[in-house]
Amino acid sequence: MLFENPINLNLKDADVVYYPNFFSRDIADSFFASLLNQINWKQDKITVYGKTHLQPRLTAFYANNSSAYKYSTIIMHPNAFSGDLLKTKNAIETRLNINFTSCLANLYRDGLDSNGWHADDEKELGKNPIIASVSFGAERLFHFKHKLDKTQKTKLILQHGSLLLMQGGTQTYWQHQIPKTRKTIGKRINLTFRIIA
Ligand SMILES: O=C(O)CCC(=O)C(=O)O
Ligand SMILES: [Fe+2]
Repeated sequence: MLFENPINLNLKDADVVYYPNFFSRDIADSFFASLLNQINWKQDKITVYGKTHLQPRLTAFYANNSSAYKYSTIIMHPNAFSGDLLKTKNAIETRLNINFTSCLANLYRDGLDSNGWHADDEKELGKNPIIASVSFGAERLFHFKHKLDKTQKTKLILQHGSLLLMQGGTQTYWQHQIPKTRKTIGKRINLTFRIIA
């Protein structure tokens, strides 16, 4: 593991820290390859304004308890942590000294897969959720915008092996998204570790 120079994004009303090289290149390469196969990827349907669509990415939910995760119209029931997902969880927990119960995993198959503007502010995450978001594979842009102060927005590239730690008021005051890109790019895995009672 590397854990080099964390960067505080210094966002108003939020607490966001980016660790560009949280995992070494070798470990990131190896976890990326294994997690593509080890994770129970599915494409869920989502209903927006009464219309049902397939989500523009694959997802899976893992937890060390039986609590389901509900967001939008989707209810996800947990798989058990194992393999390199468990190794990733252990590495983060040791470094951050925070224990997570759950992980929502995302697989962006190419540049047309995406994750629209949202905040992870579901009730079951509690007040001021702590979310540790790991990226493996293709680099993608991550956008932030303040919910109230329209002058406040920023973007960063989430690198292979990086960790983005969001806490404090981040989910209360900001939204984030992974926009689509027309560039020809490969797959990206994102693992968002969360605490769900
Ligand atoms: O893919 C990412 O980096 C973000 C994923 C995300 O925002 C989420 O799962 O809530
Ligand atoms: Fe999110």
